[in-house]
Amino acid sequence: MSDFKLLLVVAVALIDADRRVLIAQRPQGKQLAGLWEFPGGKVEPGESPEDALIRELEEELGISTKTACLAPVSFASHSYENFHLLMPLYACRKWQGEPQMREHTALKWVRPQKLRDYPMPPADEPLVAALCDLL
Ligand SMILES: Nc1nc2c([nH]c(=O)n2[C@H]2C[C@H](O)[C@@H](COP(=O)(O)OP(=O)(O)OP(=O)(O)O)O2)c(=O)[nH]1
Ligand SMILES: [Mg+2]
Repeated sequence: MSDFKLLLVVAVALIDADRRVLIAQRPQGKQLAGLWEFPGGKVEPGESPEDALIRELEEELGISTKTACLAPVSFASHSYENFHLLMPLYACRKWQGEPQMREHTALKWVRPQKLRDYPMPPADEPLVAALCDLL
């Protein structure tokens, strides 16, 4: 257990007026490259999960939102080889700006039932089910 590492990552399902969800393809050179993910990233020391997500949305997509626009949906708890991922997933329906591709290889708006057509990290599978229930 001495090398057990718990990693806190926050992620978001941006939901548009047609109830489609934004997924983003992870770039080459990063862990899980090529897989489709919910935008987000690691919570840094001193940050709340919501602050971290607002920062990641700005960095990765160039959009801005507020804590009041972030609603919890579910969370992933998944053991990868080198760490255990704990990842709350928020839903967000209100933001400013148009998502831009700043760090990802591709962005795609997808209907919840179609999410299973896109290979995602293993941690995300239960989250897809939760989103289909929600939407
Ligand atoms: N953002 C995101 N990360 C996910 C998802 N599913 C999943 O297993 N992960 C994992 C991949 C990574 O090990 C970790 C998040 O890493 P990240 O590369 O997005 O972190 P970050 O945005 O802070 O990027 P960096 O500064 O570390 O490069 O969580 C997901 O749906 N979204
Ligand atoms: Mg990220």
